[in-house]
Amino acid sequence: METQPRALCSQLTSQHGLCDVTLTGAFLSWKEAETCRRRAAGHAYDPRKAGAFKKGGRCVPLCEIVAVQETEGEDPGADTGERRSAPRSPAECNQHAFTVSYVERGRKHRWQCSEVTFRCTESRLCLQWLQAIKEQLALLTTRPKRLLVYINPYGGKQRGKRIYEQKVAPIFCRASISTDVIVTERANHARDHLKTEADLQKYDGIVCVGGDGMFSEVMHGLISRTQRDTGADQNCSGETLVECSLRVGIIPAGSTDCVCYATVGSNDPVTSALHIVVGDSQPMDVCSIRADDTFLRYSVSLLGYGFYGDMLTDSERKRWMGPARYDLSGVKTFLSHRYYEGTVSFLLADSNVGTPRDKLQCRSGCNICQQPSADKRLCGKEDRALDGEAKGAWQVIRGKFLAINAACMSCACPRSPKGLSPSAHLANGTVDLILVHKCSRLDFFRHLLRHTNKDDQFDHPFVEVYRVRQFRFTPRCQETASELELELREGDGVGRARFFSQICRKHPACGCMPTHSCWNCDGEILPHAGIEVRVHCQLIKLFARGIEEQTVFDDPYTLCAI
Ligand SMILES: CCCCCCCCCCCCC/C=C/[C@@H](O)[C@H](COP(=O)(O)O)NC(C)=O
Ligand SMILES: Nc1ncnc2c1ncn2[C@@H]1O[C@H](COP(=O)(O)OP(=O)(O)O)[C@@H](O)[C@H]1O
Ligand SMILES: [Ca+2]
Repeated sequence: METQPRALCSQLTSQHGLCDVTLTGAFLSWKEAETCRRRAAGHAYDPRKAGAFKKGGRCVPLCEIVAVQETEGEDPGADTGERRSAPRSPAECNQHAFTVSYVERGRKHRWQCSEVTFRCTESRLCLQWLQAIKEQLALLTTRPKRLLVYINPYGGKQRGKRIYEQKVAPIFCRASISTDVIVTERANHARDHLKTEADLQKYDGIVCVGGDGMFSEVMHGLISRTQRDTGADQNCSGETLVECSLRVGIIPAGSTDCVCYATVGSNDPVTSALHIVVGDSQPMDVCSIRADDTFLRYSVSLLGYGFYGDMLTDSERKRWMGPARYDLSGVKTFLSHRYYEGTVSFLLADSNVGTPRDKLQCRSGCNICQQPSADKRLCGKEDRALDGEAKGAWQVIRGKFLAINAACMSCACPRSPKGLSPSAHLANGTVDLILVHKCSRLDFFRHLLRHTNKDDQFDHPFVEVYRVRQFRFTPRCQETASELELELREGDGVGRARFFSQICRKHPACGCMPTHSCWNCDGEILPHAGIEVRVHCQLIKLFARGIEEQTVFDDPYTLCAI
């Protein structure tokens, strides 16, 4: 029995002329044929032409080949866009050809699907190549074959359906991926379908076409379903949640597309489709949010109180404007300059998961996300155990805040390419907690502006940032209520009188002033102000690989040399 994949090496013709084509267990490579080069050097050597040959050479990792197929009715000029001026010669008519589709990297982390067609005169050789490449592709078992696709037709600029049909479906088809497509008919359609109806055994992954809100729906459906199917109770505080086995692919077609941008490095639908086809896998942390001991929601990107909560509330009334609603509501909220009083308590993460200001950005194959840390081990343990273990480790900050932001990932998006917390990690079991204290409008503007340039947005005296694994927020109005409860239960008559007089002095309008904001939870409004948040390390997986270091794959010859 053959254990090693077959290696092949032949001289085949591509649009750049005769090539040495090699297939090994790891790469498919082609370059100008040696004989050609010698002939070119010996006779009428044309450096431009030699350069073009060199340019035409590639070394493609097998895992980045999308598909290979026999090319029928092959026209040698077809893939270069050249028009044929002469009829085919008898030799050309006898040619056999196959086309390889592969991932090619462009600027700004974009991927595109390129093609190369190789021709030869022997049908047997052509078949041998086709079969060998197909055999190699069949060994890549992490690639999805059947996908369940949800499209939000109203997300972003309402282009979800068109984006899927024109840019994504042809790539899935090329890669022989079969799909069941559901165009949603209402909000929460995808969530409910996943939660109760979908036959998940049939699929290797789920794809959502839309924005962060749509991804959030799919994530909620999938996590709830996984817990239900495995007997875990997401409503129970301290429950160890079970990781979801199906991966989720995001085709960006929303307003912010932060989850896609921060996990792939771009918001380009073709790039996302290719990451799905090659079967990438990126684990991701998920925060669970509770209030009054009741489970509310999950969050993976931004959990923002104050500025981002108010901005979202205002923007929901302007949904008809599409993505521009955030700009208008952002300016309006900035001008209102509201601050909110309350107490933030948090449990700091271990130092081995980095700090928000360490400049160690989470990139493909991130070391910090791969090391087993205490945070990961503790994730999912009983809250009581956590509390006991960490007794005294809780830090408490009272203040007046313009914004409280919890970033479970960098939250990079086209509006802020480095994100709310540029060094936050996708899968380290922690969340970066950013506290923006009350400051002048001008200072707050400077802080916001730094999200869009290279300056450090944490380098202000009114900004604090911590890497945490759990936190709580209590708005001032609830704080006094709980204190009051305690005082009434435990205190004597004198204490009670003193407490009431305190409320009256501080809250002259009877203690129920509208002094609280709401939370922006991945773009959904959470009407609660007081919440408790816990990170569940690597609870879900995406069809992504994290943002690649740009330089590694810039030169195709580098790879050939490896
Ligand atoms: C003076 C210039 C100010 C510019 C400030 C730029 C900061 C932008 C930081 C944005 C971070 C967004 C994090 C992602 C949030 C999404 O989950 C959420 C929902 O996205 P969706 O509409 O579903 O795609 N979008 C928003 C804007 O809240
Ligand atoms: N068919 C539908 N009709 C109305 N709302 C929908 C539909 N499908 C999904 N939604 C909801 O639309 C909201 C926004 O979706 P999203 O795709 O995130 O777009 P955007 O990025 O523009 O906010 C989400 O909260 C989602 O639940
Ligand atoms: Ca994280």
